[in-house]
Amino acid sequence: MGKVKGKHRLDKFYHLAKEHGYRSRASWKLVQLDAKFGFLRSSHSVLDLCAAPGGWMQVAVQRVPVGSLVVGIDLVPIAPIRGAVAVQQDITKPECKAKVKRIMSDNGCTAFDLVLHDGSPNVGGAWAQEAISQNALVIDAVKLATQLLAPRGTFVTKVFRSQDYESVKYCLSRLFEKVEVHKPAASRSTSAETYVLAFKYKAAAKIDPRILDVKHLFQGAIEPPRKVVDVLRGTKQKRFREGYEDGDTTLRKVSTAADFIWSDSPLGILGSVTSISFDDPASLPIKDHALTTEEVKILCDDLRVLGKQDFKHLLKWRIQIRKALSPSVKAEATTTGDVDNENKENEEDKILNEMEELTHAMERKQKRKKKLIAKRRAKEKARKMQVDALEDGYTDNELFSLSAIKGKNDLVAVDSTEFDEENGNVGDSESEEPREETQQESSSDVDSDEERRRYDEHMEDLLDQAYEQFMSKKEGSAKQRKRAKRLHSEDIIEGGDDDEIVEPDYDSDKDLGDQEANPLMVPLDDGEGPTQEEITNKWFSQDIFAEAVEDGDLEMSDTEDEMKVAKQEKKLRLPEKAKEKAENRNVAVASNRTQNQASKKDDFEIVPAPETDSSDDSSDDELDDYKKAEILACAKKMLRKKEREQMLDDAYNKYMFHDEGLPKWFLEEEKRHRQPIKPITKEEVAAMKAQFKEIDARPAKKVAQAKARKKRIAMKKLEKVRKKANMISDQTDISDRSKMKQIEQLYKKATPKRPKKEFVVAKKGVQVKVGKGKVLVDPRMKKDLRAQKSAKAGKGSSKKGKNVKFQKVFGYLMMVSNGSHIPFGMGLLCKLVTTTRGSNLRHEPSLRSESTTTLSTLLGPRPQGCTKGTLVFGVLQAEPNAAACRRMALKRNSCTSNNLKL
Ligand SMILES: C[S@@+](CC[C@H](N)C(=O)[O-])C[C@H]1O[C@@H](n2cnc3c(N)ncnc32)[C@H](O)[C@@H]1O
Repeated sequence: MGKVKGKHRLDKFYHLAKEHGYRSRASWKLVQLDAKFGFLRSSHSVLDLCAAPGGWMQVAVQRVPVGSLVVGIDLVPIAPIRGAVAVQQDITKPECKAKVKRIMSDNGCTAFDLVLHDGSPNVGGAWAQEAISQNALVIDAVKLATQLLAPRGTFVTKVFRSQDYESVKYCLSRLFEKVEVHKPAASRSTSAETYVLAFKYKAAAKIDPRILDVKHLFQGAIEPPRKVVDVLRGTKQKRFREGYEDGDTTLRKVSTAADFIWSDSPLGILGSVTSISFDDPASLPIKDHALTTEEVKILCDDLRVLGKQDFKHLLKWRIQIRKALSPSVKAEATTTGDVDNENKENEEDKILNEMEELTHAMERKQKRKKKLIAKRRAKEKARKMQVDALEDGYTDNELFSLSAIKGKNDLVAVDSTEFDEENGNVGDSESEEPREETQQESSSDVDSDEERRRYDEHMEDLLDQAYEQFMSKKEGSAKQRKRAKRLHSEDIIEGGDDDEIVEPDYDSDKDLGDQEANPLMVPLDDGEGPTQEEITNKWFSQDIFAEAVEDGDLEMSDTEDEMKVAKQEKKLRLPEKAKEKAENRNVAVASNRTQNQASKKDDFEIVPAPETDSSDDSSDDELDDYKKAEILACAKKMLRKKEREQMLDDAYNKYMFHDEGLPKWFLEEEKRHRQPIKPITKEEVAAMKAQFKEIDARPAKKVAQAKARKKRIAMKKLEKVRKKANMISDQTDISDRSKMKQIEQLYKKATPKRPKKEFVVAKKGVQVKVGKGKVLVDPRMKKDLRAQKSAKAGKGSSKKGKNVKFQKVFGYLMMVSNGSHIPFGMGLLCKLVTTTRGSNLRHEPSLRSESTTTLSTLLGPRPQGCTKGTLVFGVLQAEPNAAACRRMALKRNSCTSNNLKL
């Protein structure tokens, strides 16, 4: 390996490595490779082949996840590194694999995620030999890696760019999914080494042994094609990608300056050598020539660091120096008599000149391209500015002012004007001639058709906008003109012969002499404007005034009146009342007309009083209701598919087309006689209205809720009372009488107290407030009513208060059944009272027994068709003691059986 000797090998990476405590400057190579590809952070086990002195191992330990396994192997011993295992082994020997396997099993590792190889054989000597051994060592490392690497693992190796470089790459590409090549900055540019990174190990079950056989791999099995580097096209790095020529034992390849200057293929020399020297005697005149500047000499010193421009510079220098030295060459040629050689050189010169010209042409083209781009940008900017100006309401008066075009002649001139696309100016076609050249020149770099079309469209839009603005302005000014005209004529009338009135500017249009009018300037109105009367008629002919006119316009013609009334009448199918109203209105209009005609004669107008009839609102409401009912009736019908379809079919009628331009008389007739037949009957509408009424009559939800609440509370209360009553009646230590009293009190408390009616007798001159519970009574009427009642009831009956008495009696009537007595429910008692009115039943406490139960429990389900009273009677009869009970009851209460037949 051609090692760099001396002090300059101690470069920045050497110092940096020292500074960071790395054992070798090679550490930076791994750092840079990892920075680019990031393979260390995901590797949990790393095997570093040829690791001494351990710089890569240090980097690996730093960058792998905590707890990862790092194993380093080298021929020479590696000083221990914390977090890594060092092994002294030859990687080409099978013992190495066994040793590593042992370490792996000791650390619970089955395979390595990453295998690194930075080996360099310690052979020394010729570079070619070194390169071969190096790449052979790489294949050994690959072989070991295939045995220890985990599937989808990574392999990083140093490779020498020699004839076997491609073979190594091929080998790796067969074993791995992806192969990358990278030469880190830390790797000296003078070194032929580079790094190959192979990702995603395929881990094939069987590997073709030829792939890993150095002999097979390197001896012509894969012959990488050699290329001559094109220095003008290829990049500097690319020149050496393919490696060094076979048999090239040195990195440095020198050509003499004379060879380069007088060579047939200067480009070939530039592509194959590393420097041009001036040391040989043939090159001395070149070296001493004025054209050979210091810069040229530096460039010639190391060709590998040169760029395209540098090579061009060298080629130019070659041409110049050839020209400068050619007489002496010629003389030499004459002396030698080598005419062919001279011809050859001339040809070469030609080629070089052509090359130079081509380069210049390319440069010119480049410049033109740049210029064109700049022009296009400027044009775009100008367009944008124009649009912005338009949006801001600004228009170029000169460009868009139609008033500038005074007549047809001007317009023709404008039409014939060509548009200068390049500059965006409108100019005369004649004046374009001098520009022809410019246009032609620009035609080579003209915009595409598409762009031109877009630009045309854009300009058209701009013109349209400008024209619209102009028209709107013109419209405004026309109105102003009319107003001015009117004022002017008034002034004339008022001022008589005022000679100082200056004609307004608008008339100047007419004074254009023999020029025809500008066809773009279309007058907004032809001739005189409409009269005031016409304007008024037009205004009041709008629909919104139709009704108002109908109601109140006294000057309406007879036909119009009738028509409007008829229209009103037939507008909707008015209910009868609405029709009546319309008729009345008709009559009113007729009478108004008569009045008006009469008043007209007297030169005064009778204004009809506004209708104050309150029925108006109600009739409107009615109308609304009717409409609503109609709509809902329709909607109800439409719920059924068949009827809906029928309605839709029927909807296709002659009214749906909104024909225009029909004669007026025809339309009137149609309105009067051709009303669309609605798909609903009067009955249906009436039914819908009834439904509305019913809905309206329903109590408000809140009221219903309050009532239900009240009822629920009352029921609860009653239930409580009933329980208490049962408890009282179950008591044995108190008499039945006191039980009854207690129960009576309970029920009394439970029944809601109604406010007593307060009768207030009205007195003369005293205002009495009547309200809740207060009844205003006329003393006379009160007396009369009392007398009437007593007369009706018979003498003394009013005192007994029959109804009240019966209610009381029955309220505590007990029914005997099965030896138990039952308190009747209030509802049943009321029923009994009403049905036995007139009887004289009284309470009989002796009929009661000890236990009580509810009526429903005893009676069971009520027989069909029976009232409550009937059931009671049935029970009385059915029970064992019922007959006796009944007899007793009848006897004691002296009522007949008829009275109890309920
Ligand atoms: C450039 S050094 C490696 C530097 C290392 N990567 C570092 O960062 O410190 C090359 C190493 O390869 C080792 N080597 C060469 N042939 C080997 C072989 N057959 N087996 C093991 N190591 C070998 C040499 O001993 C030498 O230490």
